[in-house]
Amino acid sequence: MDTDVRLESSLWVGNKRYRAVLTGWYFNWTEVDKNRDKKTVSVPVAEVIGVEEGQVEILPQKCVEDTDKDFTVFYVKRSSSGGSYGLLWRLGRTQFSCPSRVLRDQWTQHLRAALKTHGPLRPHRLLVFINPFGGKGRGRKIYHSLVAPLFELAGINSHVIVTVQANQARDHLLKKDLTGFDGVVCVGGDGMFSEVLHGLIGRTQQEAGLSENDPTVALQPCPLHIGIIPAGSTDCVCFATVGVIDPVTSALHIIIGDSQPLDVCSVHNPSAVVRYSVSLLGYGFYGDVLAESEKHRWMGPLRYDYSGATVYLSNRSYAGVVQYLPADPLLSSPRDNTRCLSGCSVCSRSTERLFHHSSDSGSLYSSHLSQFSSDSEGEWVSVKGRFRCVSLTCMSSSCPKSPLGLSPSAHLADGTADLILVWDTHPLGFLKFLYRHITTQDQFDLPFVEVHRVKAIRFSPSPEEEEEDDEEKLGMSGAVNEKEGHHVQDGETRSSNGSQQHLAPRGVTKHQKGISSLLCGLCCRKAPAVSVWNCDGEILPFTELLCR
Ligand SMILES: CCCCCCCCCCCCC/C=C/[C@@H](O)[C@H](CO)NC(=O)CCCCCCCCCCCCCCC
Ligand SMILES: Nc1ncnc2c1ncn2[C@@H]1O[C@H](COP(=O)(O)OP(=O)(O)OP(=O)(O)O)[C@@H](O)[C@H]1O
Ligand SMILES: [Ca+2]
Repeated sequence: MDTDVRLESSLWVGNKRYRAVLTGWYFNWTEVDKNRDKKTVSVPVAEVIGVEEGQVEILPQKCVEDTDKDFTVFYVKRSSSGGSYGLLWRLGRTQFSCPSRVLRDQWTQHLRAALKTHGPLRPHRLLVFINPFGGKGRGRKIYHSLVAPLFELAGINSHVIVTVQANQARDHLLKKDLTGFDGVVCVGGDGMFSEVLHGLIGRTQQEAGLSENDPTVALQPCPLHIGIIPAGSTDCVCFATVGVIDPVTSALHIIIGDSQPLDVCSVHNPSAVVRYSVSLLGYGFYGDVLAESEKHRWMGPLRYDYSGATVYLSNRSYAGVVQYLPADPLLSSPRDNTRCLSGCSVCSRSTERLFHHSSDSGSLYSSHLSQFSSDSEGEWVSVKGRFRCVSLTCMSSSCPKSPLGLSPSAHLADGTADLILVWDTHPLGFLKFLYRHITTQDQFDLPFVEVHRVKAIRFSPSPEEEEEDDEEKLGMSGAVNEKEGHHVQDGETRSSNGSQQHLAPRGVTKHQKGISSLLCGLCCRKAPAVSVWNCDGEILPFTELLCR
């Protein structure tokens, strides 16, 4: 750290005198005329947003009084409101008065020089995509009134594109010149983030001459970071990484150059192009909810609740075969009650293991592939039966709807995902499962739910098992499996190819069957034999897939 940056003097804030000290890392000020309870305000230089001459205010509007002995410092201030202490960030602002203009200029120069030492971490030029229709349609307003003034204060040059159609951001990133940009910002929801993610991953592989469609290819990491200004309906990626849905907090994280690596799951189908998922890849309930919700886009974010209730009442389950490649259980478990936060030790160890301990030199990703090579991948486990839903989540997928998420102990960047299998069960059981997503009760502590930490999965629907009539279906999997002679209580057996195979063991009581019949009478029409996959809020055009 440059020691020339150090400066110390008396300064005034309002009518109080302070001793202000700038070291390489911190800017502190302590009231001097107080004998007791001296309070020091200490701002890490890494969290200083801007330094301006004069008395300056930037929100709600920029207002400058160019007095020649004053300067104003803007910095990150952690807010205690909103029940998430430390997570919600606000723009702190303190106005200092100096005894002379010379000293004022010294302070502004030294503070700016100290800020420069953090320059390499901070973005200078950003490409911003705004979806004007995401969430409640407030993307433009959110960006221009809350975010742009902060970027300007921090000296960030932004090139803003308000999209006029879906996939414009993705195509821009795939084809246009991106020279000079330090990062891409999306103003919108998870769908907008997904567009940007697909664009950047695709562009990086194109430039490296790699085929994304080949599941055995080791992909190149993207050089550009993605910032998210939440303005969507679920904003799950933002919530799970930042901890709150708040445009100002996100803008401040972007400005100071914070970053969080994220697991990305590639989804392959032999006859279709690859897709990527970072949060929910869901078949059954979540697929149906998404398909239903697309018909009601006009409802805005409410469409998910409405469609959720409709799909719940339609009481569907689907037959399928799920195969998964378990992750190392010694490293972590989806039921170990940990929460992944920035700097998480499980993720750091994983990054180290996956990217830096590669025996062959160069590529960061070369050892990643070894997870999937035949001798080190481990043994695939095969599961067959009827499911309410099959969900794969690379991270907790926490969001305001479900503050702990689909898998509360999942890790953001450990190279694994959690596979949640919800076997067919009676409607009240399924409601209990769903309800636990909005409480702190363990949604995995139910007899018809299992969760596995995995490195890869394969899925294929088996619609030929859909022949039974609706009422029988509502009698559920216990009966189905008995018919097939597969009714094994929490059983485990071996499939013909030698992999482990679990078979659906879920029975129902008479009482539950009664409620099911009632529900059937109320709302069941012939259910479709197959569901669709929800890939981070996008419907996949195929049902058979391989994810890694
Ligand atoms: C009794 C209350 C139960 C409440 C259950 C709440 C569960 C909420 C779980 C949310 C998980 C979100 C995972 C994130 C996925 C995102 O990548 C994706 C893109 O934005 N979002 C969705 O697909 C959007 C998916 C949205 C799913 C919403 C499901 C709402 C279910 C409501 C069920 C009501 C049953 C009422 C019975 C009368
Ligand atoms: N100008 C546009 N017109 C129509 N669709 C757009 C436009 N720009 C982006 N999109 C598409 O809109 C979809 C939804 O956008 P976004 O994610 O911002 O909002 P949302 O669906 O309300 O939120 P969430 O994804 O969090 O549920 C994205 O898949 C994106 O491709
Ligand atoms: Ca993960």
